[in-house]
Amino acid sequence: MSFFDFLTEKIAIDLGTTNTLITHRGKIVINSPSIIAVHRISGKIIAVGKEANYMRGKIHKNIKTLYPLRNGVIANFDLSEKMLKILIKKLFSLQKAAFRTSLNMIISIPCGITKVEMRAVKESAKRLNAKKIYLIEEPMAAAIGAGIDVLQPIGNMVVDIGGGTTEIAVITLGGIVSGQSLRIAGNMFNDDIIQYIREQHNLHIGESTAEKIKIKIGSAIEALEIPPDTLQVQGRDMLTGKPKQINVSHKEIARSLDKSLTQIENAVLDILSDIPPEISSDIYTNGILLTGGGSLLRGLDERLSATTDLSIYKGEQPLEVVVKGSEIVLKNLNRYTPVLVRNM
Ligand SMILES: Nc1ncnc2c1ncn2[C@@H]1O[C@H](COP(=O)(O)OP(=O)(O)OP(=O)(O)O)[C@@H](O)[C@H]1O
Repeated sequence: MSFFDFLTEKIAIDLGTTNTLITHRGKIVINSPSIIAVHRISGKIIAVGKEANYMRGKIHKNIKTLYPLRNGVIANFDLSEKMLKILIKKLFSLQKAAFRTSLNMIISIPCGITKVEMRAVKESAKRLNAKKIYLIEEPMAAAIGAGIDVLQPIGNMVVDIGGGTTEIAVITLGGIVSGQSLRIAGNMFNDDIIQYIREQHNLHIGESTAEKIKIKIGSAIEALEIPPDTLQVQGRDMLTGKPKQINVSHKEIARSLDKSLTQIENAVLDILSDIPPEISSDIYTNGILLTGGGSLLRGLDERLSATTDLSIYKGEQPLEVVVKGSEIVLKNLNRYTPVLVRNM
Protein backbone atom coordinates (compact mmCIF):
# COMPACT_ATOMS: atom_id res chain seq x y z
CA MET A 1 0.00 0.00 0.00
CA SER A 2 1.44 3.40 -0.98
CA PHE A 3 1.46 6.40 1.33
CA PHE A 4 -1.27 8.01 -0.77
CA ASP A 5 -3.39 4.87 -0.55
CA PHE A 6 -3.00 5.12 3.20
CA LEU A 7 -4.42 8.63 3.13
CA THR A 8 -7.30 7.72 0.89
CA GLU A 9 -10.61 6.74 2.41
CA LYS A 10 -12.62 4.31 0.32
CA ILE A 11 -16.36 3.97 0.59
CA ALA A 12 -18.90 1.82 -1.25
CA ILE A 13 -22.41 3.25 -1.61
CA ASP A 14 -25.62 1.40 -2.43
CA LEU A 15 -27.90 4.35 -3.05
CA GLY A 16 -31.17 2.45 -3.13
CA THR A 17 -34.75 3.59 -3.65
CA THR A 18 -35.65 2.33 -0.17
CA ASN A 19 -32.35 1.95 1.68
CA THR A 20 -28.92 3.56 1.45
CA LEU A 21 -25.97 1.52 2.67
CA ILE A 22 -22.38 2.71 2.96
CA THR A 23 -19.33 0.64 3.81
CA HIS A 24 -16.02 1.84 5.17
CA ARG A 25 -12.96 -0.21 6.06
CA GLY A 26 -14.74 -3.47 5.35
CA LYS A 27 -17.94 -2.97 7.31
CA ILE A 28 -21.38 -1.52 6.73
CA VAL A 29 -21.40 1.66 8.81
CA ILE A 30 -24.52 3.31 7.39
CA ASN A 31 -27.76 1.44 6.76
CA SER A 32 -30.47 4.03 6.47
CA PRO A 33 -33.86 4.42 4.79
CA SER A 34 -33.48 6.71 1.72
CA ILE A 35 -35.87 9.32 3.03
CA ILE A 36 -35.58 12.90 4.11
CA ALA A 37 -37.97 15.18 6.04
CA VAL A 38 -37.96 18.81 4.94
CA HIS A 39 -39.68 21.98 6.19
CA ARG A 40 -42.07 23.05 3.44
CA ILE A 41 -41.42 26.79 3.69
CA SER A 42 -37.78 27.15 4.75
CA GLY A 43 -36.60 24.00 2.92
CA LYS A 44 -34.60 23.14 6.04
CA ILE A 45 -33.79 19.46 6.52
CA ILE A 46 -35.50 18.23 9.66
CA ALA A 47 -34.51 14.57 9.61
CA VAL A 48 -32.77 12.00 7.44
CA GLY A 49 -33.06 8.22 7.36
CA LYS A 50 -34.66 6.34 10.26
CA GLU A 51 -35.89 9.50 12.00
CA ALA A 52 -37.51 10.76 8.80
CA ASN A 53 -38.99 7.32 8.19
CA TYR A 54 -40.79 7.38 11.55
CA MET A 55 -42.48 10.62 10.45
CA ARG A 56 -43.78 9.06 7.22
CA GLY A 57 -47.56 9.41 6.92
CA LYS A 58 -47.81 11.29 10.24
CA ILE A 59 -46.46 14.70 9.29
CA HIS A 60 -48.29 18.02 9.53
CA LYS A 61 -48.70 20.63 6.84
CA ASN A 62 -45.33 22.33 7.38
CA ILE A 63 -43.26 19.18 6.98
CA LYS A 64 -42.96 16.85 4.01
CA THR A 65 -41.11 13.55 3.72
CA LEU A 66 -39.42 12.93 0.39
CA TYR A 67 -37.62 10.09 -1.35
CA PRO A 68 -34.67 11.41 -3.36
CA LEU A 69 -34.74 8.26 -5.51
CA ARG A 70 -37.50 6.83 -7.63
CA ASN A 71 -37.35 3.50 -9.46
CA GLY A 72 -33.68 3.06 -8.64
CA VAL A 73 -32.55 6.37 -10.10
CA ILE A 74 -32.04 9.75 -8.52
CA ALA A 75 -35.23 11.76 -8.91
CA ASN A 76 -34.05 14.79 -6.94
CA PHE A 77 -30.31 15.46 -7.16
CA ASP A 78 -30.27 18.28 -4.67
CA LEU A 79 -31.97 16.17 -2.00
CA SER A 80 -30.01 13.02 -2.73
CA GLU A 81 -26.73 14.96 -2.41
CA LYS A 82 -27.88 16.53 0.83
CA MET A 83 -28.89 13.12 2.16
CA LEU A 84 -25.58 11.52 1.15
CA LYS A 85 -23.59 14.43 2.56
CA ILE A 86 -25.27 14.00 5.95
CA LEU A 87 -24.82 10.20 5.87
CA ILE A 88 -21.13 10.43 4.85
CA LYS A 89 -20.51 12.99 7.59
CA LYS A 90 -22.17 10.62 10.06
CA LEU A 91 -20.06 7.74 8.76
CA PHE A 92 -16.79 9.60 9.36
CA SER A 93 -17.86 10.75 12.79
CA LEU A 94 -18.88 7.20 13.74
CA GLN A 95 -15.61 5.85 12.38
CA LYS A 96 -13.61 8.65 14.01
CA ALA A 97 -11.92 9.17 10.65
CA ALA A 98 -11.93 12.94 10.41
CA PHE A 99 -8.53 13.19 8.70
CA ARG A 100 -8.61 12.25 5.08
CA THR A 101 -6.92 13.71 2.05
CA SER A 102 -9.01 12.06 -0.56
CA LEU A 103 -12.13 9.99 -0.98
CA ASN A 104 -12.64 7.17 -3.48
CA MET A 105 -16.17 5.93 -4.06
CA ILE A 106 -17.88 3.09 -5.77
CA ILE A 107 -21.60 3.56 -6.39
CA SER A 108 -23.99 0.86 -7.56
CA ILE A 109 -26.49 1.77 -10.26
CA PRO A 110 -29.42 -0.08 -11.85
CA CYS A 111 -28.54 -1.79 -15.13
CA GLY A 112 -29.95 0.04 -18.08
CA ILE A 113 -29.80 3.58 -16.72
CA THR A 114 -28.97 6.13 -19.39
CA LYS A 115 -25.52 7.66 -19.91
CA VAL A 116 -26.95 11.01 -18.91
CA GLU A 117 -28.19 9.54 -15.63
CA MET A 118 -24.80 7.88 -15.05
CA ARG A 119 -22.96 11.15 -15.65
CA ALA A 120 -25.33 12.88 -13.27
CA VAL A 121 -24.52 10.32 -10.55
CA LYS A 122 -20.78 10.94 -11.11
CA GLU A 123 -21.22 14.72 -11.03
CA SER A 124 -23.12 14.36 -7.80
CA ALA A 125 -20.35 12.25 -6.29
CA LYS A 126 -17.78 14.84 -7.37
CA ARG A 127 -19.69 17.50 -5.49
CA LEU A 128 -19.36 15.26 -2.44
CA ASN A 129 -15.57 15.61 -2.82
CA ALA A 130 -14.96 12.18 -4.32
CA LYS A 131 -11.67 12.09 -6.23
CA LYS A 132 -12.13 8.75 -7.93
CA ILE A 133 -15.61 7.48 -8.70
CA TYR A 134 -16.41 4.00 -9.96
CA LEU A 135 -19.82 2.74 -11.01
CA ILE A 136 -21.01 -0.86 -10.91
CA GLU A 137 -24.31 -2.33 -12.02
CA GLU A 138 -26.42 -3.59 -9.13
CA PRO A 139 -26.89 -7.22 -10.25
CA MET A 140 -23.14 -7.51 -10.85
CA ALA A 141 -22.43 -6.17 -7.36
CA ALA A 142 -25.12 -8.46 -5.93
CA ALA A 143 -23.55 -11.52 -7.58
CA ILE A 144 -20.09 -10.64 -6.22
CA GLY A 145 -21.54 -9.88 -2.79
CA ALA A 146 -23.25 -13.28 -2.79
CA GLY A 147 -19.93 -14.99 -3.43
CA ILE A 148 -20.23 -15.77 -7.16
CA ASP A 149 -16.94 -15.67 -9.07
CA VAL A 150 -18.28 -13.48 -11.86
CA LEU A 151 -14.98 -13.44 -13.78
CA GLN A 152 -15.17 -17.14 -14.65
CA PRO A 153 -16.50 -18.26 -18.06
CA ILE A 154 -19.62 -19.57 -16.33
CA GLY A 155 -23.13 -18.19 -16.78
CA ASN A 156 -24.98 -17.03 -13.66
CA MET A 157 -28.40 -15.47 -13.37
CA VAL A 158 -29.30 -12.90 -10.73
CA VAL A 159 -32.77 -11.61 -9.84
CA ASP A 160 -32.41 -8.70 -7.41
CA ILE A 161 -35.76 -7.38 -6.17
CA GLY A 162 -35.27 -4.01 -4.50
CA GLY A 163 -37.68 -1.26 -3.54
CA GLY A 164 -37.92 0.55 -6.86
CA THR A 165 -36.56 -1.90 -9.39
CA THR A 166 -36.10 -5.58 -10.04
CA GLU A 167 -32.76 -6.15 -11.72
CA ILE A 168 -32.48 -9.30 -13.76
CA ALA A 169 -29.12 -10.16 -15.28
CA VAL A 170 -27.16 -13.00 -16.77
CA ILE A 171 -23.47 -12.63 -16.03
CA THR A 172 -20.36 -14.31 -17.38
CA LEU A 173 -16.67 -13.32 -17.70
CA GLY A 174 -17.24 -10.17 -15.68
CA GLY A 175 -19.90 -8.81 -18.03
CA ILE A 176 -23.69 -8.75 -18.32
CA VAL A 177 -24.79 -10.87 -21.29
CA SER A 178 -28.42 -9.94 -20.95
CA GLY A 179 -30.10 -7.73 -18.38
CA GLN A 180 -33.24 -5.84 -17.61
CA SER A 181 -34.32 -3.35 -14.99
CA LEU A 182 -38.04 -3.58 -14.28
CA ARG A 183 -39.91 -0.90 -12.37
CA ILE A 184 -41.81 -3.52 -10.45
CA ALA A 185 -40.46 -4.23 -6.98
CA GLY A 186 -41.13 -3.72 -3.27
CA ASN A 187 -42.79 -0.29 -3.62
CA MET A 188 -45.13 -1.64 -6.27
CA PHE A 189 -45.97 -4.56 -3.97
CA ASN A 190 -47.00 -2.02 -1.32
CA ASP A 191 -49.21 -0.21 -3.87
CA ASP A 192 -50.78 -3.55 -4.84
CA ILE A 193 -51.62 -4.25 -1.19
CA ILE A 194 -53.11 -0.75 -0.69
CA GLN A 195 -55.29 -1.19 -3.79
CA TYR A 196 -56.42 -4.70 -2.81
CA ILE A 197 -57.42 -3.64 0.74
CA ARG A 198 -59.27 -0.64 -0.68
CA GLU A 199 -61.16 -2.70 -3.26
CA GLN A 200 -61.87 -5.79 -1.18
CA HIS A 201 -62.33 -4.30 2.29
CA ASN A 202 -63.28 -0.66 1.60
CA LEU A 203 -60.40 0.31 3.86
CA HIS A 204 -57.92 3.05 3.13
CA ILE A 205 -54.45 2.23 4.49
CA GLY A 206 -51.18 4.14 4.20
CA GLU A 207 -47.81 3.10 2.80
CA SER A 208 -46.28 2.22 6.18
CA THR A 209 -49.20 -0.09 6.96
CA ALA A 210 -48.88 -1.79 3.57
CA GLU A 211 -45.15 -2.28 4.20
CA LYS A 212 -45.93 -3.78 7.63
CA ILE A 213 -48.49 -6.18 6.10
CA LYS A 214 -46.00 -7.24 3.41
CA ILE A 215 -43.27 -7.98 5.93
CA LYS A 216 -45.49 -9.66 8.54
CA ILE A 217 -47.70 -11.83 6.32
CA GLY A 218 -46.67 -11.11 2.72
CA SER A 219 -46.51 -14.16 0.49
CA ALA A 220 -45.99 -14.97 -3.17
CA ILE A 221 -48.06 -18.17 -3.00
CA GLU A 222 -51.26 -19.15 -1.22
CA ALA A 223 -50.13 -22.66 -0.24
CA LEU A 224 -47.40 -21.93 2.30
CA GLU A 225 -45.99 -24.77 4.36
CA ILE A 226 -45.92 -22.63 7.50
CA PRO A 227 -48.50 -19.88 6.98
CA PRO A 228 -48.33 -16.75 9.15
CA ASP A 229 -51.30 -15.88 11.36
CA THR A 230 -53.98 -13.56 10.04
CA LEU A 231 -53.08 -9.94 10.70
CA GLN A 232 -55.29 -7.23 12.21
CA VAL A 233 -55.05 -4.14 10.04
CA GLN A 234 -56.33 -0.69 10.91
CA GLY A 235 -57.17 2.16 8.57
CA ARG A 236 -59.95 4.52 7.50
CA ASP A 237 -63.30 3.09 6.42
CA MET A 238 -63.92 4.45 2.92
CA LEU A 239 -67.70 4.46 3.39
CA THR A 240 -68.10 5.95 6.87
CA GLY A 241 -64.77 7.77 7.23
CA LYS A 242 -64.33 6.19 10.67
CA PRO A 243 -61.23 4.28 11.83
CA LYS A 244 -61.81 0.55 11.28
CA GLN A 245 -60.02 -2.75 11.83
CA ILE A 246 -60.09 -5.82 9.56
CA ASN A 247 -58.36 -9.20 9.46
CA VAL A 248 -56.12 -9.95 6.49
CA SER A 249 -54.63 -13.33 5.55
CA HIS A 250 -51.44 -14.16 3.65
CA LYS A 251 -53.62 -15.72 0.91
CA GLU A 252 -55.18 -12.35 0.20
CA ILE A 253 -51.74 -10.76 -0.01
CA ALA A 254 -50.59 -13.49 -2.41
CA ARG A 255 -53.61 -12.68 -4.61
CA SER A 256 -52.92 -8.94 -4.46
CA LEU A 257 -49.28 -9.45 -5.58
CA ASP A 258 -50.00 -11.97 -8.29
CA LYS A 259 -50.05 -9.54 -11.22
CA SER A 260 -46.75 -7.85 -10.32
CA LEU A 261 -45.05 -11.17 -9.62
CA THR A 262 -46.23 -12.55 -12.96
CA GLN A 263 -44.63 -9.56 -14.69
CA ILE A 264 -41.32 -10.28 -12.95
CA GLU A 265 -41.56 -13.95 -13.90
CA ASN A 266 -42.29 -13.07 -17.53
CA ALA A 267 -39.21 -10.84 -17.64
CA VAL A 268 -37.10 -13.70 -16.22
CA LEU A 269 -38.50 -16.08 -18.85
CA ASP A 270 -37.81 -13.54 -21.62
CA ILE A 271 -34.18 -13.26 -20.60
CA LEU A 272 -33.81 -17.04 -20.28
CA SER A 273 -35.14 -17.48 -23.81
CA ASP A 274 -32.64 -14.97 -25.15
CA ILE A 275 -29.28 -16.33 -23.97
CA PRO A 276 -26.78 -18.62 -25.73
CA PRO A 277 -27.40 -22.34 -25.05
CA GLU A 278 -24.04 -22.85 -23.30
CA ILE A 279 -25.04 -20.23 -20.76
CA SER A 280 -28.51 -21.81 -20.41
CA SER A 281 -26.77 -25.03 -19.52
CA ASP A 282 -24.72 -23.28 -16.77
CA ILE A 283 -27.87 -21.70 -15.35
CA TYR A 284 -29.60 -25.06 -15.40
CA THR A 285 -26.74 -26.43 -13.32
CA ASN A 286 -26.26 -23.44 -11.00
CA GLY A 287 -29.83 -22.18 -10.61
CA ILE A 288 -30.85 -18.54 -10.11
CA LEU A 289 -29.64 -16.25 -7.33
CA LEU A 290 -32.68 -14.50 -5.84
CA THR A 291 -31.69 -11.49 -3.74
CA GLY A 292 -32.60 -7.90 -2.68
CA GLY A 293 -35.11 -7.04 0.07
CA GLY A 294 -38.01 -8.28 -2.07
CA SER A 295 -36.56 -11.80 -2.09
CA LEU A 296 -37.64 -12.06 1.56
CA LEU A 297 -41.25 -12.42 0.45
CA ARG A 298 -42.49 -15.82 1.63
CA GLY A 299 -42.73 -18.49 -1.06
CA LEU A 300 -41.17 -16.37 -3.79
CA ASP A 301 -38.33 -18.84 -4.38
CA GLU A 302 -40.85 -21.67 -4.63
CA ARG A 303 -43.00 -19.73 -7.08
CA LEU A 304 -40.06 -18.71 -9.28
CA SER A 305 -38.74 -22.25 -9.25
CA ALA A 306 -42.12 -23.60 -10.40
CA THR A 307 -42.29 -21.05 -13.22
CA THR A 308 -38.74 -21.52 -14.50
CA ASP A 309 -38.19 -25.20 -13.64
CA LEU A 310 -34.87 -24.12 -12.17
CA SER A 311 -33.49 -24.23 -8.67
CA ILE A 312 -33.50 -20.91 -6.85
CA TYR A 313 -31.01 -20.07 -4.14
CA LYS A 314 -31.13 -17.14 -1.80
CA GLY A 315 -27.96 -15.60 -0.45
CA GLU A 316 -27.58 -14.51 3.13
CA GLN A 317 -28.52 -10.94 4.07
CA PRO A 318 -30.14 -10.05 0.75
CA LEU A 319 -30.44 -6.38 1.69
CA GLU A 320 -26.66 -6.10 1.99
CA VAL A 321 -25.26 -8.07 -0.96
CA VAL A 322 -25.04 -5.11 -3.36
CA VAL A 323 -22.99 -2.93 -1.05
CA LYS A 324 -20.85 -5.89 0.04
CA GLY A 325 -20.11 -6.75 -3.59
CA SER A 326 -19.26 -3.12 -4.35
CA GLU A 327 -16.89 -3.05 -1.38
CA ILE A 328 -15.12 -6.20 -2.60
CA VAL A 329 -14.62 -4.59 -6.04
CA LEU A 330 -13.30 -1.36 -4.53
CA LYS A 331 -10.78 -3.29 -2.45
CA ASN A 332 -9.60 -5.38 -5.42
CA LEU A 333 -9.80 -2.92 -8.29
CA ASN A 334 -7.05 -4.58 -10.33
CA ARG A 335 -8.86 -7.88 -10.37
CA TYR A 336 -12.33 -6.46 -10.90
CA THR A 337 -11.69 -3.74 -13.52
CA PRO A 338 -13.78 -5.64 -16.12
CA VAL A 339 -16.93 -5.42 -14.00
CA LEU A 340 -16.89 -1.62 -13.70
CA VAL A 341 -19.13 0.51 -15.89
CA ARG A 342 -17.07 2.25 -18.58
CA ASN A 343 -17.55 4.57 -21.57
CA MET A 344 -19.25 7.53 -20.00
N1 LIG B 1 -39.34 -9.39 4.93
C1 LIG B 1 -39.61 -8.76 3.78
N2 LIG B 1 -40.56 -9.23 2.96
C2 LIG B 1 -40.85 -8.61 1.80
N3 LIG B 1 -40.22 -7.48 1.38
C3 LIG B 1 -39.27 -6.96 2.17
C4 LIG B 1 -38.90 -7.57 3.40
N4 LIG B 1 -37.92 -6.81 3.98
C5 LIG B 1 -37.68 -5.78 3.13
N5 LIG B 1 -38.49 -5.87 2.05
C6 LIG B 1 -38.59 -4.93 0.92
O1 LIG B 1 -37.34 -4.83 0.27
C7 LIG B 1 -37.29 -3.57 -0.41
C8 LIG B 1 -35.94 -2.92 -0.18
O2 LIG B 1 -34.97 -3.77 -0.69
P1 LIG B 1 -33.52 -3.22 -1.05
O3 LIG B 1 -32.94 -2.50 0.12
O4 LIG B 1 -32.78 -4.38 -1.62
O5 LIG B 1 -33.89 -2.16 -2.19
P2 LIG B 1 -33.21 -0.79 -2.57
O6 LIG B 1 -31.77 -1.04 -2.83
O7 LIG B 1 -33.51 0.27 -1.59
O8 LIG B 1 -34.01 -0.47 -3.91
P3 LIG B 1 -33.55 -0.38 -5.42
O9 LIG B 1 -32.49 -1.42 -5.62
O10 LIG B 1 -34.78 -0.66 -6.19
O11 LIG B 1 -33.06 1.02 -5.61
C9 LIG B 1 -38.41 -2.72 0.15
O12 LIG B 1 -39.46 -2.62 -0.78
C10 LIG B 1 -38.87 -3.52 1.38
O13 LIG B 1 -40.25 -3.34 1.63
